[in-house]
Amino acid sequence: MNKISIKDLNLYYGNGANHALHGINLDIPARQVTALIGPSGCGKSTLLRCLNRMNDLIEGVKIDGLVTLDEQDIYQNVDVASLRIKVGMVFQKANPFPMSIYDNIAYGLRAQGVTDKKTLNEVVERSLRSAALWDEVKDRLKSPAFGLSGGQQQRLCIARTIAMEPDVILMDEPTSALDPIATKKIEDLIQTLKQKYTIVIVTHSMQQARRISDRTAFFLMGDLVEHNNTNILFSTPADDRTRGYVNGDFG
Ligand SMILES: Nc1ncnc2c1ncn2[C@@H]1O[C@H](COP(=O)(O)OP(=O)(O)OP(=O)(O)O)[C@@H](O)[C@H]1O
Repeated sequence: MNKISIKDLNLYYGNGANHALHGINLDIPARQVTALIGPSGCGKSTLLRCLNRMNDLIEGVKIDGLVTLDEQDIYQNVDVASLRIKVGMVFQKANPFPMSIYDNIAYGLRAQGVTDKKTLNEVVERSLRSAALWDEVKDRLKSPAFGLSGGQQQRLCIARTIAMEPDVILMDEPTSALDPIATKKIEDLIQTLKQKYTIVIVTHSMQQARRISDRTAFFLMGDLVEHNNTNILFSTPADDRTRGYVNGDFG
């Protein structure tokens, strides 16, 4: 089943000056990991941001085409705040709030008016467990989140997203600032999370796409060149441009 469907999507920056996405068509299946790859500036992050309407925040952006979540058009009659809860996002650089580990996770629920201590405690523990961070932080929940390592901070941000019970988690190069050990932990976590969530990840690393994604989409200068099962896309790409990229001829 497709969780997200993208049809004939065009995006222009600068009131039409830069046509950044050219008629993109892509289906994103539920509870799988879809990787978006391609050289710098090809439009991967732009497409990712279309999926929870983060591009709305950029002045001069124009979008046409259709993006559906559970077959509902996310650009029509949708409450954007609710959409961004359903479609959570994790960024390249971990961005914990300047507060305790506990308060980072409880923040979103409290903003929705949840004050019951028991409920908050349960959600904090469940979210930290789901993000494979509980054992490392359970004795210092009241300590500042900035005291965590970079990898722990990124898992905290994933836990914070999970606490809001999203359906989809968008990740924009979530490990590019991390060392190989912290990267491995996040990659393992992504494999666990996909049992429950639909994950779309932008990555510069073809090795990472191969390791963790079920499907891969290759972009070049605003075009979606090819998308397929990850093994097929890397082993027998249909398009010469994909073959050149995955062989390392350019990038
Ligand atoms: N906020 C913005 N305002 C104007 N143009 C933008 C903005 N963000 C991206 N662009 C342009 O859109 C095009 C695609 O950029 P995008 O960041 O989506 O590519 P990318 O594949 O994610 O690149 P990278 O891997 O370097 O992050 C580029 O031409 C870029 O300059």
